[in-house]
Amino acid sequence: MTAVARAGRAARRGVLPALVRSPRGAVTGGFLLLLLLACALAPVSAPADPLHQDLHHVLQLPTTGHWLGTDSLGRDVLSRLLYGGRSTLVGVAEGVAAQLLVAVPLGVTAGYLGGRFDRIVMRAADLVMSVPAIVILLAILSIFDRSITAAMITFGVLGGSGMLRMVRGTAMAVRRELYVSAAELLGLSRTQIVFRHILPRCRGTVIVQSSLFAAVSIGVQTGLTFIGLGPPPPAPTWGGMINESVLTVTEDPWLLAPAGVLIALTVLALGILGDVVRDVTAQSHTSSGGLLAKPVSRRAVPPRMLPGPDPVLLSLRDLAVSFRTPAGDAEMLTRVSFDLDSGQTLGLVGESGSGKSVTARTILRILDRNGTVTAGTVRFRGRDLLSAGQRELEELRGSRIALISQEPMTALDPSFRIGAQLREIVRRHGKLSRRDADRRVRELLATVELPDPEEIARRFPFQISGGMAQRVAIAAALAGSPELLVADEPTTALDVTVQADILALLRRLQRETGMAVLIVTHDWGVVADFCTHVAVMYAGEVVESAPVAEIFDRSAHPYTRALIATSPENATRRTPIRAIGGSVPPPGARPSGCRFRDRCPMAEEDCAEREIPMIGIRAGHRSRCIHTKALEAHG
Ligand SMILES: Nc1ncnc2c1ncn2[C@@H]1O[C@H](COP(=O)(O)OP(=O)(O)OP(=O)(O)O)[C@@H](O)[C@H]1O
Repeated sequence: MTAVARAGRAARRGVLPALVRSPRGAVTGGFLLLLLLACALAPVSAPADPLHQDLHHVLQLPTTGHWLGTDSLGRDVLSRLLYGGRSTLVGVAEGVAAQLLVAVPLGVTAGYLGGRFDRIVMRAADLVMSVPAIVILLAILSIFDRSITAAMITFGVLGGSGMLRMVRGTAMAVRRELYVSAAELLGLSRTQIVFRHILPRCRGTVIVQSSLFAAVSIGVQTGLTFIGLGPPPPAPTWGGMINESVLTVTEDPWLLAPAGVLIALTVLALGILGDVVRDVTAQSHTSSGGLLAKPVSRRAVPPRMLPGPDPVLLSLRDLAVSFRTPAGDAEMLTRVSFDLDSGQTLGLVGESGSGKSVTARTILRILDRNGTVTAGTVRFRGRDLLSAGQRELEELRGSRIALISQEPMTALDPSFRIGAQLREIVRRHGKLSRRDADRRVRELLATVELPDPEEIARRFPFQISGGMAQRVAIAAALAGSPELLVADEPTTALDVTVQADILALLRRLQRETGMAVLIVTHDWGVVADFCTHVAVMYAGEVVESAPVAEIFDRSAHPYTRALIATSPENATRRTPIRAIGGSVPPPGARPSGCRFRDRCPMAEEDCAEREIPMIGIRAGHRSRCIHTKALEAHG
């Protein structure tokens, strides 16, 4: 069984059934449940009044009348343990609740949002951690008249920084998963993403930490009542009982056993339970591949037109992007400009590292956190996407711009059935009843030519192939009838026969819906089959842009010619595929002037003298080369 399958199954089964199936989980969970019930129902379960004294029968060993013996005032030890457990367990619950209320919201928000909020929260957590908890607890007990409730709530808050860090770490890790980016692109709001994707992944961490904290707080509470801070005698407490038994240990060593063993067993059970939960949840998430990409889309209505004078759907002008790296700022994109109209398909091509994906991610505003747009504009129907607020972005992404990525499986959450995932997206885009949403999901699955939509909707992502998963991702993208579909190497991870089918599907859908497509690809076959226009990128710049026929017949840049000549589709039998000598220079190593000149067979001295602008060749055809005449003469 694959990791994703295991993850899906574990997630489907849930933590509780998995716990029960584990022998350690069943024993410790059963013991804690029994203890909880016995203490909660002490008025019924206790054999005697815990305060009733019988001075004729003091310090007795276990008898049939007193199963655990009696103390120095002849009180029934079992009854005192059960009543004492109530205040202990209530105190533990109060501490855990306080910790959860503080640590989970702050940890999730800090991990998910990052930035300044994260820094402030983490500094505050450091500060709280450096405070000696016992001093604060003693002060609280004296201020609040020995209130164990006040003490345990304070202890929960002070001890919350450990859980906060772990929850933050989990939220940060989940935040980087592709399916979270995909969910954002599908238009899910931050709140929906937190509840849908992040909190479920923190569940294991939270249970483990709560269980360990409960174990520690039993120790702390017992310690406080042992030294007489807490409910005053004769009220039964576990710490108080230990204290009393210590006073009579020489006369009756047995008296130490019931409370001591019960406390030890309870702490041990909580610790083991935490371990088991960790194992179970680790199994369901470590290799899950994450929730993947739900495609974004919007409600099933025709695309809306944004108001604005600009008839161009997508327009990039002089876009520049830098990344902060340990070696300093690196300008990855420079002066990237191109336009895309409705109904057009633009192929973004270039070698690895030329900046295609960074361009696509900048348009979608999902740049890595160390990336900054330093210049330029990205306009969608005239509206500047780079200055759009979070709300506007959610709206746009959800309703007008959709993404499909290279790894469809990573965009699907392995824990939920495909139908449920699509239904959520469909309902995000229109107020549909559950039944109508399910019908729309089946329509979408049929639209992407999946053979048995009913059956596919019932499956989990690990039960379908990569090609099917990409069709599901496309269905999700279509749910909102987007005006622009960004496809980042949508067929690279699929095998060759499936690639052709997916391309044919995209072509058909593009024709039928009129949406524009921006497709990132290495593959000239994809460009030839699918694109109306091409932008060729090299070392962070667009070096040539043209209608597709022009590129193949009359390319006006040596880099484009070399790329086409070295593409496997142009290889003939028994002729080795040529490669362009050298590689794309990284930002710090780009030559002056033309960035391709070190690898260009036609380079002249003047190529190094100045930055090369885009030069118009023919209508819609531009090239960043100053020797295009020589190139054309060359043939
Ligand atoms: N977060 C980042 N920090 C630093 N450098 C980055 C970051 N993201 C991307 N880069 C760099 O930007 C360059 C362009 O990356 P990009 O992914 O856009 O290339 P690409 O043309 O899409 O290549 P590929 O086809 O291999 O995906 C690469 O050299 C990459 O190392």
